[in-house]
Amino acid sequence: MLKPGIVTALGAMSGTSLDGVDAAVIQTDGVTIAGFGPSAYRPYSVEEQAALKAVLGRWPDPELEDVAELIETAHAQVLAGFNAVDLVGFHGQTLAHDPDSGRTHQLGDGQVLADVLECPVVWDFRSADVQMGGQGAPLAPFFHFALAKYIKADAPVAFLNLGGVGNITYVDPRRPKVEADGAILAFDTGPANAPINDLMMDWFGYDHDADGATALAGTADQGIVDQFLNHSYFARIPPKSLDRDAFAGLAEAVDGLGPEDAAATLVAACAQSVARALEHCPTRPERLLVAGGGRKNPAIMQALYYATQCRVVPVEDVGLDGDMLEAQAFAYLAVRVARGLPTSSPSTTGVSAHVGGGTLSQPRA
Ligand SMILES: Nc1ncnc2c1ncn2[C@@H]1O[C@H](COP(=O)(O)OP(=O)(O)OP(=O)(O)O)[C@@H](O)[C@H]1O
Ligand SMILES: CC(=O)N[C@H]1[C@@H]2OC[C@@H](O2)[C@@H](O)[C@@H]1O[C@H](C)C(=O)O
Repeated sequence: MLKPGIVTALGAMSGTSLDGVDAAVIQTDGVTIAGFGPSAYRPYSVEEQAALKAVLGRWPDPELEDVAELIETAHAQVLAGFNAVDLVGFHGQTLAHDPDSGRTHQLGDGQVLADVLECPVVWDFRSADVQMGGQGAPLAPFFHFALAKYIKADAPVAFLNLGGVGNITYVDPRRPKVEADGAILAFDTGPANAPINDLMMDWFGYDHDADGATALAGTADQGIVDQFLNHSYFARIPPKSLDRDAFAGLAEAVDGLGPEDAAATLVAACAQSVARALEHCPTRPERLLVAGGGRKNPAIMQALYYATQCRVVPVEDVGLDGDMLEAQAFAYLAVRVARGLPTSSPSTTGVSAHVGGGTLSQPRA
């Protein structure tokens, strides 16, 4: 049993960009944020990234045992460095995501981690939502609402996460509770770093475009971007979510360009898909608060400003840690699951009612 009141939760996220495992501590009662604690990062080696990439798109299958072990071991290594933790939230590695067929797959067994860490672990956050007809993603939005209160925002703000895929949460902090009508609207915006990382790997053997240097040396092909934005996804009314490689056509379209122009085109596609996303928000948010690795890419930040004409700032501007927001989110959501509180709603995943997903595994003696 989780003790009442504020607890110390540790969250771990291994996202779609496949760069590594982020882990971070939060103090919360599952509603308000009392504070943040330490964090750590455990990068995947190039070999580990290749092993993960090789199984993208796969559904649960006993042959994935070795990769599951790789994921569990990497998480155990980073999570074992924390102490005095009441609860762990373990996202796992998304390999495949197809909410339209009621399926999403996060590889990694939370029971294994509960046993190794000797701590209760909440995991499998997305299945219940997709089984009830929701998108199963994004799930960070309930946390974003709590964050907007924590930073004392008094006008609508948007949290934009730029990981492998982009997702946005529009928050109206004037609403008293996350469950209130109009409190949040969230959805995936489009591809973010994943296609850029893949391009860099194919051309140069690097796993990302450090500081956007390649993209900044190129010119975007607006014709390709326009064609990409013609995809029905961008006109679709949210909530909506994406698989990592949902826009394979974009990577093919930039195939004939040199690496600089290709990278610049992928950056423009990312930024302009965010601009399209803002058209779905109830009002124009006062600020775009950017988290995730994309905020460290100046080519993306510049393109975002041009495409949206919004104030585009990293979440560090409001005192948050943009590298750790998702890990903190899954710590926060773990507490909500343990307390029986919902983690998604019609305005975040499109599920018909509020849903509290997640499995709680206790350590076995
Ligand atoms: N200095 C940098 N310059 C350019 N890109 C960067 C830089 N730092 C990080 N990135 C990009 O950010 C990515 C990591 O972002 P992040 O950690 O938010 O991803 P993630 O957790 O896998 O995401 P998600 O789960 O949201 O898809 C890297 O793979 C890289 O593409
Ligand atoms: C299925 C899945 O793992 N989706 C991720 C992915 O990465 C970003 C975007 O697509 C978002 O929808 C989600 O992650 C974040 C953490 C979320 O659920 O809020």
